[in-house]
Amino acid sequence: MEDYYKQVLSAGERLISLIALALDLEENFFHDVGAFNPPNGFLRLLHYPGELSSSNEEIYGASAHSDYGMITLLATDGVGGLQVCKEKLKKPHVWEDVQHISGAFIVNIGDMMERWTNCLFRSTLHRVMPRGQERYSVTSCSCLTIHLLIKPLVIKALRSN
Ligand SMILES: O=C(O)CCC(=O)C(=O)O
Ligand SMILES: [Fe+2]
Repeated sequence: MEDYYKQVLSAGERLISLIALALDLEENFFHDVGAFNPPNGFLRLLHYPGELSSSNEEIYGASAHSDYGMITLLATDGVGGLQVCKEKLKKPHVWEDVQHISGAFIVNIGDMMERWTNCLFRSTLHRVMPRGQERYSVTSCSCLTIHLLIKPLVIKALRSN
């Protein structure tokens, strides 16, 4: 488990480097501002019992939320139930099922990244609906910068935003 955690943190750091490049920043930008210093994150091991009935819309496996770090990497056992809302500011929310891709992580943008990019990258609103089937998932957050003040970056990619 510790080995998995180290590897998933490192995959997350590499993804964050790609996000930096997409923002026209230096590959190591987030590293250099101290986002990984000290390395910080978590691994959440989740089990959803199978007994709940999907007929009751009020009962959620996980109610609607966005994650609070920079990004989260999510691995599931392939049992459905995870849904995303692509336009979280529009009401009513429209929910779409996330299809499982074997061997792939689901990557969610977190609130910290939304703030840093001044909403250019929006944090993903998601929830888990019960499917009447037992389900396991592992959530890992790559970066929970607790020592930095997170405010919108003044960078070229954000000028028209
Ligand atoms: O179990 C899932 O698919 C989602 C878990 C989740 O959203 C979380 O741990 O923040
Ligand atoms: Fe989440």
